[in-house]
Amino acid sequence: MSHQPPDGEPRAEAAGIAAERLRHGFDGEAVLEDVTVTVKPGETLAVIGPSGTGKTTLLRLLSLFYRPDGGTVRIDGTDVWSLSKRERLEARRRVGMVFQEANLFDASVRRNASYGLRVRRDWRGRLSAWLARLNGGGKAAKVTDKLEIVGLEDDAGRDAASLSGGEAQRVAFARALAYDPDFLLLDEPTSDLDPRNTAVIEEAIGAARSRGIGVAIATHDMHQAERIADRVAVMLGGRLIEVGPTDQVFSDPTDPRARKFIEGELVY
Ligand SMILES: Nc1ncnc2c1ncn2[C@@H]1O[C@H](COP(=O)(O)OP(=O)(O)OP(=O)(O)O)[C@@H](O)[C@H]1O
Repeated sequence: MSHQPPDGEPRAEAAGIAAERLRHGFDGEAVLEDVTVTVKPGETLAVIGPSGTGKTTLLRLLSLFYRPDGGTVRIDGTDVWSLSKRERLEARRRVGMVFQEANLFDASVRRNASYGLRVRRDWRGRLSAWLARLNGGGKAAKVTDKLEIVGLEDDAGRDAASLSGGEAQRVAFARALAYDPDFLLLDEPTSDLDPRNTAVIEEAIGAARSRGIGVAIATHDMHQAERIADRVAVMLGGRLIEVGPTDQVFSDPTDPRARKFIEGELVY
């Protein structure tokens, strides 16, 4: 498969999940315009910007939730919308998502955390799970490992309905990690959480990063972006007006509108 962009167009770097000149809108209204950014393996990219500016839409496009009106989503260089449906589903399995709401169902913590492992499995997955079980690994070990990352390994048997909002969000994070994604897309994952649960999620993001997972997080919390991100992308009016190393974007942004946003001045 060759999915090179035509000459003269910007080329997202090969390894990673990439938005390339993405354009998208709803009901005839443009929301994203010409968005190009790559999340590389093992890096955390924070997407910041005013409310309604298109951060969620960008994450949804990267998670293959919508087909973009224009531009390309690439995973490790492959244009995912040029793939067959089956291949695209395989690509989709490489991407985990966590939303603002945990959306657990009424079952144990373990069952919720292993949800993706159950529904995502084709025959190859079932075969490798069976082989992993023979080797003493498999689903249970995978899920326990992920519950450990969010500090809930002793709560596996609890009913999800008995969890606090913060604990539920930690289960949602473990669920996204359970099938060992290469990329994690996090949409305001801590905006409803107290500082302690926020710290647990931020540590879990660090653990994911050190396992080589590329993380993109949309956040309203600029301090959080400063704490956890390697790079920051500032979105305004559906465009990325500045993308750079966290220190540089926060201390010396190039774009005057990014500076105003970071300094807390209203830009609209
Ligand atoms: N499914 C949809 N149908 C119609 N309009 C939508 C849809 N999703 C998003 N929009 C619109 O697109 C614009 C960008 O929304 P989006 O949720 O991407 O912004 P955001 O930066 O994530 O905002 P917030 O920080 O408030 O979550 C908004 O005007 C929103 O109303």
